[in-house]
Amino acid sequence: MVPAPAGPASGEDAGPDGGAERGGRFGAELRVLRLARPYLGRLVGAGLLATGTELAGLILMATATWLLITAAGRPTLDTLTVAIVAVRALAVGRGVLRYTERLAGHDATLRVVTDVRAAVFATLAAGRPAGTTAAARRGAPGRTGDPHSRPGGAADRQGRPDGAGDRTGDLLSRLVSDVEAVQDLLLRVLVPGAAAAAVGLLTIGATAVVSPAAAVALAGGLLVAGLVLPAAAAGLTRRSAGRVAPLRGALATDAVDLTHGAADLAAFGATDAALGRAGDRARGLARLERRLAAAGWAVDGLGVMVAGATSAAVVLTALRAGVDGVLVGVLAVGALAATEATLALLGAARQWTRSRAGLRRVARLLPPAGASAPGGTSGATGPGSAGSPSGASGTSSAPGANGSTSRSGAAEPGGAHRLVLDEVSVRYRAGTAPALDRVSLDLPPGRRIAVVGPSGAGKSTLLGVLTGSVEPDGGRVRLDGVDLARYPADELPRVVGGLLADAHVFHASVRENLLLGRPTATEADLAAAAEAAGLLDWVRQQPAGWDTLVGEDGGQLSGGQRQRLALARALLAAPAVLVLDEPTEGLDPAAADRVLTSATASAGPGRTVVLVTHRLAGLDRYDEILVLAAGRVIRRGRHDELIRTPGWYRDQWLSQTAAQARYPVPAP
Ligand SMILES: Nc1ncnc2c1ncn2[C@@H]1O[C@H](COP(=O)(O)OP(=O)(O)OP(=O)(O)O)[C@@H](O)[C@H]1O
Repeated sequence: MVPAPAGPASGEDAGPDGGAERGGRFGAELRVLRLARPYLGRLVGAGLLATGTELAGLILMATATWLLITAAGRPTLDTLTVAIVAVRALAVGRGVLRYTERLAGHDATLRVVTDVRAAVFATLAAGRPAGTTAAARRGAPGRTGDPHSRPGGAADRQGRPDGAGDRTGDLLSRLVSDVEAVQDLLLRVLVPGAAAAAVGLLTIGATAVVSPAAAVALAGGLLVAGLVLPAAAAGLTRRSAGRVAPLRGALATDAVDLTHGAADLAAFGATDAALGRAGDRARGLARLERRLAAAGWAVDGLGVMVAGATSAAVVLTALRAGVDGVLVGVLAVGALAATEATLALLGAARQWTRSRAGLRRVARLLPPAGASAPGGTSGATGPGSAGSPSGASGTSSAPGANGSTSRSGAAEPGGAHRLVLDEVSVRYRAGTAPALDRVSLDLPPGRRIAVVGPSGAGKSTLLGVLTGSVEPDGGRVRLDGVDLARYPADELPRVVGGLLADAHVFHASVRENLLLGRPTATEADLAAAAEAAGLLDWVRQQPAGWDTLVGEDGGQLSGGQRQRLALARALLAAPAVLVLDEPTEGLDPAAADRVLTSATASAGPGRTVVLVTHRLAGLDRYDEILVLAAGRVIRRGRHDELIRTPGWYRDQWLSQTAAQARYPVPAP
């Protein structure tokens, strides 16, 4: 089922990891606002313009009031003229100020949002959500940026306790709206909030000059309008999010299930029942929303009453203090206008409450303070892609990135990197058996390791640990002596990467899909990679050649062609440590063995290769084979050693060679 797009189940409670809360109660906001630092001047400018707009409105009302009251006493024309000109100037000025404030605010905000998007995207592309805890990292979308890619596929992407499986569309649209929450935080919360606070304080100050007692009355009203009511509005919004969001999520699930599953529902005669359930849910949601909206309007109504009461209190205290009648009128209208301006905080509080869950999710995808900022990405998504063309590599250096990577965007082959796993354990959920149980592995440059074992043994999890998309619960993973979690996010994919499970094929041409692996690859490079992956003959047969479109998710390719394309892209990316998760899945045994041999050979002698495979042919060329079962290494050694001793590996080998020789497989 699809969890709610917002609300408690989707992060209002920040999940079990409390990821963003590590920076305190406002950790998520602070982490997001760090990216706003370069635009602080522009944001302050927008805040000043917003304050100016509110002040212009307030002074306009006060001046107009003064004008009306004074005009009744028939003052000299000069006096009236000044006030009339002031009213006109303020009326025009307010419009101009509002316009420039909107321009400046949006300009600054869109710049910040662009940076946030780039940072989030770079983290996703790296398959390593920055600054998150184990649960959230485990659920990170894979290196391809495809939220379905594993490990972590369906679980706990947002660090939620239940880890229910999300749909790709839900995740993507949630991610987009989460980033927009940053825009709301700046434009609808901080800028208007700061302006309302400034106008309130200035009005209290100005009132105090005329009558300190009236200023106290005004301050009381503004406190209620600016603190008590916004707190109530925020509380109501929180409640609403907590109760409405899960229902909305369920309704969205109904809509998707009813649409996608229409044929199956009809086939099983279950359409009416499903429609009935969805209808009940929709009606329940409507009832709840009506109740909550009524409560919200009650708070708004209270705001109007507070504005009136504040103005009345100011009038009474000013009269009692013997303030001149005209000024009392001006104070009354000024108090009304100031309270109304302060009531903007109601909207800001509601918006903030609504945005917090999204902000927390975004904050988890931003690099923590002092870490390498993965930002600045401009569209690279694949393994080995250019993570940060802007060079925003953050504050830390790239430890150990000794020559295998380049800022040009091309992942250059070679480079000597050592990856070491020390007693690494992974447990996806508390209370379940570990997916990896104290696995140790040394991968010096050039080493070739094959990982085999029955389904569910933990092979993909091991690759996830190597690529940094699954964070271990125990043990250490070090790349060139540096803890993998601290390795710069934009460097890692170019050092460790390759073909992960369920690699995404983009709705683009063969060439574009391949160039994702290495944007600077020449046609000869493409041909070499395609050849090694066994795709070249097919490409040459296509009328459009390299420009053949592959369809959405490679839908216009066969399963085998799709797999070869993904493999060719991984080979082209050529990271120093090449991981290959079932590169021959979907190929017939003979083709699988051919492709495996050529792919391994094309990696060259200096590159480390970690291969997960069900096919055992060709593994005699590997330095070590790990046999995994239930997360543990049950055997390890070279091919010839393993086939000499009884066990899973020998059984598999015998059965595969027998099947290949077209002999009946002996019964166990
Ligand atoms: N994202 C996840 N959330 C929860 N459990 C998971 C997740 N990914 C894998 N697991 C569990 O971890 C264990 C190891 O899974 P993994 O995918 O690593 O096995 P595998 O050896 O690659 O299997 P296969 O050969 O079928 O691909 C399995 O029991 C699986 O159910």
